[in-house]
Amino acid sequence: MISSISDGNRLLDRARALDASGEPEAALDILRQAAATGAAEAMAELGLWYVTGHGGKPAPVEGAHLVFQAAGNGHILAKLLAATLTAGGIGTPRDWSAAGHWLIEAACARDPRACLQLGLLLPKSNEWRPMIQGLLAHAALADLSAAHIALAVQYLDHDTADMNQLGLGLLVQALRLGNPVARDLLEKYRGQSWCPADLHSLDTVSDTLPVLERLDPDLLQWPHEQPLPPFKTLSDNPRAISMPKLLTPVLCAHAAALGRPFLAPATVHDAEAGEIQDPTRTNAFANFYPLEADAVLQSIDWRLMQAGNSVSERPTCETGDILSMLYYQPGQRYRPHFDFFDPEFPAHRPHLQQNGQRRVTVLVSLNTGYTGGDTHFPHAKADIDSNEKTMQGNRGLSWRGAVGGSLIFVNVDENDRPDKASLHEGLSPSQGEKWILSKWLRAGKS
Ligand SMILES: O=C(O)CCC(=O)C(=O)O
Ligand SMILES: [Fe+2]
Repeated sequence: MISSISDGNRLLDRARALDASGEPEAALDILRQAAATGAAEAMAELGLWYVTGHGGKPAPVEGAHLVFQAAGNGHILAKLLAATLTAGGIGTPRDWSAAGHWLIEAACARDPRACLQLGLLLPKSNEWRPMIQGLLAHAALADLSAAHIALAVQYLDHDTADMNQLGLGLLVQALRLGNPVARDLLEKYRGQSWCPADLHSLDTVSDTLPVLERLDPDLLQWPHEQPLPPFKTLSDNPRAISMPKLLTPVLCAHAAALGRPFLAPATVHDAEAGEIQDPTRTNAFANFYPLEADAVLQSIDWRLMQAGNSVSERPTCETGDILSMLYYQPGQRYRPHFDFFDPEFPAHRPHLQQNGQRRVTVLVSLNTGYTGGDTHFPHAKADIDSNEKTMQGNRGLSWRGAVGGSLIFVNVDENDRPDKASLHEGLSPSQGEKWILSKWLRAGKS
């Protein structure tokens, strides 16, 4: 009879090996036996498989339950996942306090990803500054480039030359780690000298552990709780608006760093074949599934939902497609397409019935270090001039945002019927890399 945790861990190894050899269903059976022994690692993994539907049908509620159990048993990855699930309302009601609680627990166990998230979420006041720096320094030591950038922004806020140099040094490190936002921030300080940042000399999280243990999760300031910035209408037909500064550069850096390891060739939805690669879309993308996302990213996602809903005259969308990051190298593009599904097209109807119409699209620029690469609407009748678009009269609308700037457009008319004027494309950059977030908001099930 199988009972001990070590038996559970052995079974977990077997399940992983089976999964790696391309037998996820068989692996799921073994993983269930592993979790039944009470081994926290196996419970966390089974929970994740249930949430994502790996090896079987998705069962998010059962999955979340297992993750919470493993988290309660002290498993650190499970604590992080519990934070993501509660923040995302995945398999459990959305609960930001609970998400904060799990992050604090994981940070007390010195998990760098939890430290980074808390460092991004604590109030930016003098009172919290030493703790924020300790948390971020700890995360930066684990090469989490958003931590370098968040720390750099703090140092660059100071007036002293040595702090400035240290800040620039951190940006250089973030650039080496491949974070595109570092290039944008460094651009502002071009020609200034910098010195390498010795992360070990900064305060670390250990000094702040006693305070961290007593931290009230409700103190945390989530991105979606901040007021939405004002927006400008770019076109009425299709309805398109720009909302500058929807995300801070630090949040953009965080999203880019999270998505980067998961970039893969982009796919399009085919009515018969499902998600397929297609010449329509030659760029790369990363979907933020629960393990690829974190609680801060869930809050960013929720902020994008709120921004998208704020411009639509239709009832509020409560769901959306999974948040994704798009990445273009020179020559790569997303050819003219519609984001809506066409109900005239019989093959689209079951999908529409099940998931609802893609009513609104929200795009957020994560960087600006590229030329060309605009989002272009060839049929838009743009009538307002702005710095973010080129006026082309009836010949269309082109948009590119500053770091954290967003473009929001509506894909349907007032009766939720496809709006053909929403045809758009992601042009290819001629130089540099383009990084953006893309979120499709869904009307309720039709
Ligand atoms: O990358 C772009 O500019 C366009 C992206 C897009 O069309 C989409 O995500 O639906
Ligand atoms: Fe699109």
